[in-house]
This record gives sequence, structure tokens and C-alpha cells, in this order.
Amino acid sequence: MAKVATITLNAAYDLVGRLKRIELGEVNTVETLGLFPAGKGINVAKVLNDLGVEVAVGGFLGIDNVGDFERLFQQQGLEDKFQRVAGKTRINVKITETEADVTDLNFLGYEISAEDWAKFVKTSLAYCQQFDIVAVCGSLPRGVTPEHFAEWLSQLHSAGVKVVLDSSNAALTAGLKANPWLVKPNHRELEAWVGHSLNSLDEIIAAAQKLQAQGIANIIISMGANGSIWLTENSIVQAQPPKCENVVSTVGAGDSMVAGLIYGFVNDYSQAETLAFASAVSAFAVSQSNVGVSDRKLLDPILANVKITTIKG
Ligand SMILES: Nc1ncnc2c1ncn2[C@@H]1O[C@H](COP(=O)(O)OP(=O)(O)O)[C@@H](O)[C@H]1O
Ligand SMILES: O=P(O)(O)OC[C@H]1O[C@](O)(COP(=O)(O)O)[C@@H](O)[C@@H]1O
Repeated sequence: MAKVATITLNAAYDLVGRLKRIELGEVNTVETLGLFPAGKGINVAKVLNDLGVEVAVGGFLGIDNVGDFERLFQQQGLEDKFQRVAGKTRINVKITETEADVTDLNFLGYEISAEDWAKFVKTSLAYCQQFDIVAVCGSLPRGVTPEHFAEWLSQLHSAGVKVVLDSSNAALTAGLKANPWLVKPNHRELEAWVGHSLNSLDEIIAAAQKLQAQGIANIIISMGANGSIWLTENSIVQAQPPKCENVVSTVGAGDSMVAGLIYGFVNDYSQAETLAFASAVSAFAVSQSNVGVSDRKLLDPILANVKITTIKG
């Protein structure tokens, strides 16, 4: 079985809550759904681990509030390659309004010094070569520039590592130049990269083809409740998951999709099977506050209702 690691440079605790409507400038009472050790790569690892894939996790964690992360890694049997740095891992606040969407308040966390980064580059380049797929997920912490990031990704690529990249803004733009093997921007991230709004599937495909022209083998654009589309050199496949009637929190949907995609690769699924499975895992994610698949059987009814359309290939 292919060996998988995930890297989270900017880990986070997610404080997840729900209320009817946020009244700006007022006191809002929020139903607490939980405070979870998270961050994109950690979420991906959690889902993969629940699905029976062994995963190692790396990146940075603030030493001051590392406890819940260490407990999670121990409980799940995740191989801990995180570098501890001075300070606290950030807390991100995620509020689901029952009458609207999720509002994310993503804070700044620890700051990475030049010495921290140099140490990380050296150790991660050594351990990443032991893995077949390395998923690099999330934003950059303070102190790590998009240029540092792109340089490190290029080194991973030169070392023969298949990189899955799921990031946003400047990190995504810089990272896309460093030959990732698979990228999964969402609709909005693709718009930011291409520099204009994308108002139809054809426009989304045209923008994704511009990414393809940069030599990226697998481009998956996720479009929230509208599903996803996957372009390879020879094919375009679209997936529409069933509409989730009771959305608890969309936090972690993208991470669950990345985990589902990696699961398909690890298990030699076809492209259509992989996208259907990833769609089911991500659609399941929106029905819960936390990230993970507690019981694999819960995916079956969703998977049976994912609609796959081959547009090309
Ligand atoms: N309301 C929903 N109902 C069913 N599936 C959903 C819903 N929202 C998201 N998904 C699934 O999760 C995937 C990722 O969601 P998206 O919001 O695009 O990602 P991100 O979290 O990266 O912004 C979608 O492609 C879809 O398969
Ligand atoms: O690193 P970023 O881009 O700030 O994102 C971090 C946030 O993304 C999440 O991993 C959720 O991501 P998705 O909703 O895209 O799956 C949260 O757990 C975390 O707070």
C-alpha cells in the first residue's frame, strides 16, 4: 500500500459553534459544538486513518497548547513528525448560522523563525522521501513566505515525492508553480487564482485547463453543494453528491474530499470510483461538526447516490 504523510504548516484548534443568525455588533449566544485539534493536513490524516490508511503527520505545532494534538495523534495512532515551535497554535472560530452559511474567523498563530524553517526543510525533505504521497495542506504561518514555500515544494518534487496541494491565496499561487501532482482548489480559490469570477461549469473548466497547461496532472475543483470536477490530461469527470438536508458544519468538507481522493489512489480505484468515493466522504462531512468517519457503513447510502458524469475521456 502507498505510504501517505500530510503536512500542516499552520495547524489550528477549531472552535465550532452554531446559532440562528449572527447579529454584528451585538452579544451573540452560541451553541458550542466543540473545540477540535485541526488544520487541513491533520483533518485529512484523521479521515484517512478512520478509513484504515496509516498516515504520518508533520508541520508545526505551538509548544504552549500542544496537549490535545498529542492526545489525538496517540488515540488515532498517527505518526507524529510535527516540529514544536515557541508560542501557541492558533484558534479558528467556525460559526454555522442555521439561516445562512459558515463564517470562518481564522486567526494568526505562531511565528516561524528562520532557524525553525531551516530545520523543518532539512528534516521534512528527509522524511518525506519515505512516503509515496505527501499532502501539503492549508495556509502559511507568519514567517514563511510564499517563495520559501514554493522552493521547499520544488525540492520535494525533485526528490520524487508526489505532492497533493490544498492551499489558498498567495501560497496556492506560489505552490502551483512547484509541480504538484494533484491540486484541489475550491471554486472561490480558482477564481482568485485566475483573477475573475467563474459563473458556469464551462468557465470553471476553462480556468482549470489553464492550471493544466502548467503541467499539473490532476486538478480537482470542488464546488460545495454543487459537487466537483476532475481534469486529467485525457479526461474530465464530474461528480454531484446528494444534497445534504441537515448541514451541521461545512468545515472540513474540502479536507474530507482530499482524504477520499488519496484513499482512491492508495486503493487503485478508477478515476470515477475515486471521485465518487471522495464525494461521499465530503458530503458525509457536512452532516457533522467534527471531521472524521466514525463508521465506514455510513458512507454507503451517500455513495449510492453520487452521480458521476464523464464529460471527456
Ligand atoms: N451542502 C453539501 N452537500 C453535499 N456535499 C457537499 C456540501 N458541501 C460540500 N460538499 C462536498 O464537499 C466537497 C468540498 O466542499 P467545498 O466547500 O467545495 O470545499 P472547501 O471546504 O475546500 O471549500 C464538495 O465538492 C462536495 O463533494
Ligand atoms: O490553513 P487555513 O487555510 O487557514 O485553514 C485552516 C482551517 O481549515 C480547516 O482545515 C477546514 O478546511 P476545509 O473546510 O477547507 O476542509 C479547519 O480545520 C482549519 O481551521
